[in-house]
Amino acid sequence: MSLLKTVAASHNNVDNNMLPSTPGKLKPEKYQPYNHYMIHRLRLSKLTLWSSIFLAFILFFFILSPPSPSPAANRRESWGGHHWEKRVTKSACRNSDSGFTVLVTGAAGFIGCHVSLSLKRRGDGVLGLDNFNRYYDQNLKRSRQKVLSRAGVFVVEGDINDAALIRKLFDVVHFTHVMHLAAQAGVRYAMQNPHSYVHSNVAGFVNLLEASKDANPQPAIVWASSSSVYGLNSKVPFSEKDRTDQPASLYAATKKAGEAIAHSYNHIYGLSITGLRFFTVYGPWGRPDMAYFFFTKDILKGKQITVFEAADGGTVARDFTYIDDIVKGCLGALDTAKRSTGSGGKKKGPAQFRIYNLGNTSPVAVSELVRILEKLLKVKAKKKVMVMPRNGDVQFTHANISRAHRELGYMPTTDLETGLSNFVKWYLDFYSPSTKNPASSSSSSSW
Ligand SMILES: O=C(O)[C@H]1O[C@H](OP(=O)(O)OP(=O)(O)OC[C@H]2O[C@@H](n3ccc(=O)[nH]c3=O)[C@H](O)[C@@H]2O)[C@H](O)[C@@H](O)[C@@H]1O
Repeated sequence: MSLLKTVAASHNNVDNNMLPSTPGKLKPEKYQPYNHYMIHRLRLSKLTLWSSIFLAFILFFFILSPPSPSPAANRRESWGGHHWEKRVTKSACRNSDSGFTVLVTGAAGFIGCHVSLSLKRRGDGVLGLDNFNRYYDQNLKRSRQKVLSRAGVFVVEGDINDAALIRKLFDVVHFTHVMHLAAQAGVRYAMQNPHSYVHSNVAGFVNLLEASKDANPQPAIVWASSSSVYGLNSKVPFSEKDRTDQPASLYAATKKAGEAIAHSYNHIYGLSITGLRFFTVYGPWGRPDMAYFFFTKDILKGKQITVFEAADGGTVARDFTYIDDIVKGCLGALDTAKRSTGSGGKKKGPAQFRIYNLGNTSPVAVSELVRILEKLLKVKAKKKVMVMPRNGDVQFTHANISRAHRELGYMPTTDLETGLSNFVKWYLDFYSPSTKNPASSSSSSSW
């Protein structure tokens, strides 16, 4: 800036010293030679002035702006290198020859962190991957990461869309399984940020499948679909045989697209793929964008909550499913997954392709969810009941889990009141640790 000031000051000096204060009063015939000289000098000084300003600007921005590293250099900062590879291999190391080596995407997410911990605890090698995006509170994701780190699970910071990173991970580790839980979740947010759903749930999934089909050996894949694929299907309980071609939200549409994409990779490349349709999963370390979570927060703050009802006054209900039950379903899917049949991008025979509902089989009205929370929190909610807006939500979900029970041994055992009680204990512990909370002894609330 001082350079600019000097230039401007010298410009003022030139103006003041060389030109009469009233140039219009000059007589051209009398002062002609002097006038030529003056005009020439004036032009020169103007040219110098503008060049100096230009130079000053360039210098100014050069000094202020940090050097912009190449994408490769950027990448090197967050992943790669000897130390990083050592952490990756150590985390992915299994305790026994019969154990799995699992890449868990979305490991710092709600379901991802629970599944990663369970796998690690039973002796499998687990490597996490998460992009730590800002969809909800990053502190919560970082806290989950700390818990995982204490258990020996390293979470690589990166995006499933980063093809170079995914290939690097597959180079460094021979994964037996991929537990793909990274996604853009949430039904209603799809109206605000539609592209994030296509980016994560479609493009990101394809990127992961591309690397998986090229791997040698190919891993078996288990991934998170959603109950929302049933969309406007009105036949209850929802069975895997029911139609899923009427999604009610873009979120649901991207999950349905994921199922179709998965089928094509299974068909062409021999990848073993299992899709799990989760039904409104809740519990400790859950997602702040979900109703049970922000209802709890708002009830405690004395803030009004909005409870949806159907246009005809009918109940809006969900088959709320507790996280520990879901984890058992995920492990059951991994344990029963057959190997992929292809390698290095070539199919060698038909491979397993499965889809399962993982629900609780007992839908509960949202108004009942609020009643349970009021009881557990000992605070009366300020409720506003309103007709469900057209926001992608469906009125009712209810899982038929007979296939998952038969083939995965899946059997949920946690009712909503018990599960919410564990959630509330965790919530109070996590957000106000000074509050005395003698009952925080459940497995997942006391990590
Ligand atoms: O089952 C699933 O696959 C989906 O479950 C949840 O979606 P959702 O069931 O809509 O869960 P919430 O967003 O927590 O909503 C639960 C219920 O509360 C209702 N609700 C939500 C928000 C609100 O302000 N008021 C309200 O009554 C919703 O209509 C819904 O019936 C997850 O958010 C999705 O990511 C997941 O894929």
